[in-house]
Parts: sequence; C-alpha cells; structure tokens
Amino acid sequence: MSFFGKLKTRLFRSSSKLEEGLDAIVEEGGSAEPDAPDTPPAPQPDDPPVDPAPGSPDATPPFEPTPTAPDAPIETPPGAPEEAPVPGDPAPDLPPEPGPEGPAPVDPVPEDPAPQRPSETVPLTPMEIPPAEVPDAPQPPAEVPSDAPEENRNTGLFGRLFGRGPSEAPVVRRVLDDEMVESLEELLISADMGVDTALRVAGNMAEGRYGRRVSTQEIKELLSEEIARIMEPVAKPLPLYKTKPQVVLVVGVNGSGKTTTIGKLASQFQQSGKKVVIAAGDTFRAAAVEQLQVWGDRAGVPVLTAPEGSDPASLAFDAFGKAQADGADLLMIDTAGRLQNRQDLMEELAKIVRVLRKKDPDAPHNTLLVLDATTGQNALSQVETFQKLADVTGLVMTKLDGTAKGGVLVALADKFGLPIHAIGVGEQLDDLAPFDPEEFAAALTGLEQ
Ligand SMILES: Nc1nc2c(ncn2[C@@H]2O[C@H](COP(=O)(O)OP(=O)(O)OP(=O)(O)O)[C@@H](O)[C@H]2O)c(=O)[nH]1
Repeated sequence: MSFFGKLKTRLFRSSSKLEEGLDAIVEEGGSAEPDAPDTPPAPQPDDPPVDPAPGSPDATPPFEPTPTAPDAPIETPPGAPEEAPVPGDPAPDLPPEPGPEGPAPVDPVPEDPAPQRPSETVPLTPMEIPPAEVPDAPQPPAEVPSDAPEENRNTGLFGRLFGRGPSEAPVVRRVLDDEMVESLEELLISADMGVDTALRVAGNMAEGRYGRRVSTQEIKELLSEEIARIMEPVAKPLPLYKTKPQVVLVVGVNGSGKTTTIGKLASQFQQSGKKVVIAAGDTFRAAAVEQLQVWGDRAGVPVLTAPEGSDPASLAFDAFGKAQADGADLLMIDTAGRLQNRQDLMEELAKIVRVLRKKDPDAPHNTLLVLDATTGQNALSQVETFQKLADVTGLVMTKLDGTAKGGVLVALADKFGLPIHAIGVGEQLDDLAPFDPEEFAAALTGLEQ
C-alpha cells in the first residue's frame, strides 16, 4: 500500500472527526437543493476585498508552488523516477532527509564554500512508490469554484468507487456567515489545531466567500488547501551532507518514538546505500538499549552501547570515533527523554554536544525532536521545552495512526515553522515517510486524492 494509502486509512480518526464535524456544520444551517450552483452575491461596498477564486487565472495559487530541490541529489538510485525530488516527496530509495533550516542552521562542511547546504541534500525517501501511484504532477487539489455543480466534483474514480456520484442525494449547502465561521473555528480547535491556528484557518477559508452558499465538499477542499498552505513551508526532508559522519542527535520525551524512528531511519538510510552507526545514548534505561539493539539488528546497523548508568557523552564520543573509523556516513545518537529533571537532561544533552564538538565543531549536524501525535496540544509545549534544552533543527511526528489529534501538526507548523522531516504511521520499518503537506491535508480532511 502506498504511504498515502496508509496515511489516509490510519488518519481515519482525525479525518472522520473533521469530516463528520464539517457535515454537521453544513447540514445544521443549510438546506438541500438541486445541484444548481449558488450565485455569489453582488459585492457590497463594505465587503472585504474579494479573493479571486483560487484556480482562477489571476488568483494567488492556493499553495506555494512546490519548490524543486535546489540541487541535484548526491546520488540517484538506479531506476529512480526522473523528476527532481521535491522536499517532502517520497523519493524512491533514499531515506527521509532533514532540512537544515532550524533556528540555528549548522554548516557541517566548513571547507565547502557553498553557502547553500541544501544543495547537497538528497531527499531522504524511504518509500518506493509504485508508478501508478505517483501523481502526474504535484498539483494542488484545484479549488472547485463554489459555483461549479457538485456533480462535476465527485465523479472521479474515488467518487464512483464510493458511490458519491451525481445520482446521490441533493447537495446540502449553507450560507457562509459569522455563525458558520464560529462553528468551523470550534471544530478546528477540537481537532487539536490550537486556538490561534484554528481562528486563522477559519478566517482564511471564509475570506472573500461571505454570503456564498457552500457545500461540505467545498468546505473540505478549502480546509485542505489552507492546511497544505500552512504546512508547505515546513515540509523539508532531512538533508544529507558530505560530512562523514553526519551526526544526527535524536531527542524527545520518553515513549515519543525516538528509538523506533532511529530504527526506521537507519534502515532506510542503509537501504539507500548509506553506512550508519547507532549510539544507544539512553544509558539509564536498559530496556531502551535492548530495544535499539533489536532495531539495529532489523536494520542491519551496528548499535554501540555502554553499561547501564554510564556517561552518555562518553558513549557519544566513542561512537563518533567508531563511525569515523568505519567510514560511516551517519551517526544517529539516541538520548534519554526524562523531563522530570530538566536540569539534568539539559546538562546531559549539552555535554553530549560538547564532546562531539571536540571531534567535529559542527556536530551535531541535525537535532531531531521526535513528537508523539497522540499527545495533542502537549506537543507544542514539548517543542518549547526542547528548544531550550537543545538546538532543535527539525521534527519527526510519530503515531499519527490511531489518533484523532493529527491537527496538532498544523498548529506546530504554524507556531514554530520548524522543518517537519518525516511522519510515522505505525510500528513497521516502512511506516515512516517524508512529510508531504498535500497528502497530509487531504488525509486529514478526508479528501480523496
Ligand atoms: N502506532 C505507532 N506506534 C509507534 C510509532 N512510533 C513508535 N511507536 C511505538 O511507541 C512506543 C514507544 O516508542 P519508542 O521508540 O520506544 O519511544 P522512545 O522515545 O525511544 O521511548 P524511550 O525509549 O522510553 O525513551 C513503542 O511501542 C513503539 O512501537 C508510530 O508511528 N505509530
């Protein structure tokens, strides 16, 4: 199954929550009508300037044009699709690549005069995408003008498959007014988007459309576009640098999915021909070390461990030496996630960084914060906390499967703008993929792609 397929199926709880909510909002104040489109009201003198309908020739595109990778990938796997990889696109066989844009971008290759580190990036693409599932072009779901007959929207393959063709019940439309916008805000807040983001998203959805009669399908499309617009700038795969070893420090609270993410990433890097070494830096939890060893075995990647209770910084130092001696491309360092004693954790992380910098002044080249989607709004405070503890350069969101709190990713993107490198939707090796904003928005809102 394609990653989008998994995402869509597994985000079901989030999307069904939004979908049902949107249905209820439109039905509550709307009325069924034949498919005759609504005529937009004549603009009133005091109306806000009307947005050209997205999709119309002079409209601002609903999405930023998907940027192409600044430079050619370091290596192109044989048989890889020819299109230039785009951040967030699953590229055939490279593991997800982190974007370097964090609060303090690190230039890991000092001798390289090129200022643009991303020019050396390879989109880390864990997933093989069967050709049939590769979209022709990264087209945003074109907004269907609200005037278009509903039947034109739902007669695609999915529409037919799910019996949503034109012979369905008459379309229910509701006038988009203040009351409806308020209901939308409440729904988005309940979907864990956070108050600020929810208000902005609902406001943008309504802008230029006040007084129009809109259907659920149109509202879903508008919402999906707004979400994708917010997410697009943060969808940045993990960058790969020429530096050897590139050090990736992985931080996050206990249970957020650090170990699993390291295992998945290591396996995907390994499969793409990169040599990887893992350091089990949570030396205080024997179980965590064992778990990492299991993942290392699965991925075929060596895992360096140290006796329980020993100094994680010293392990990191040794692991760097081993990675260097082995000619490894990547060193991934797991860390403890105890937040009960932030001071200890801060000192521990600071010490790891200090000793790594004795070996390479630019290390760690990436500091990934792993967040558990099921914690909802709590993920926001975890970002704030870890930004104080470490120089977080990017995020990985795990456990998007089976949670109704997927909307928190939108709030994170809106609030922090940190690159989202990858998302996890399960416990298997291939359940991690680069973050694709359009797929995510479609899956979250229950739109078919
Ligand atoms: N459903 C689901 N479970 C996940 C995902 N990622 C991780 N998990 C599970 O979450 C649990 C915790 O994951 P770990 O990788 O051990 O988390 P950790 O941050 O390393 O935790 P500590 O070792 O306690 O610091 C495990 O049971 C994983 O299998 C995901 O994307 N989806």
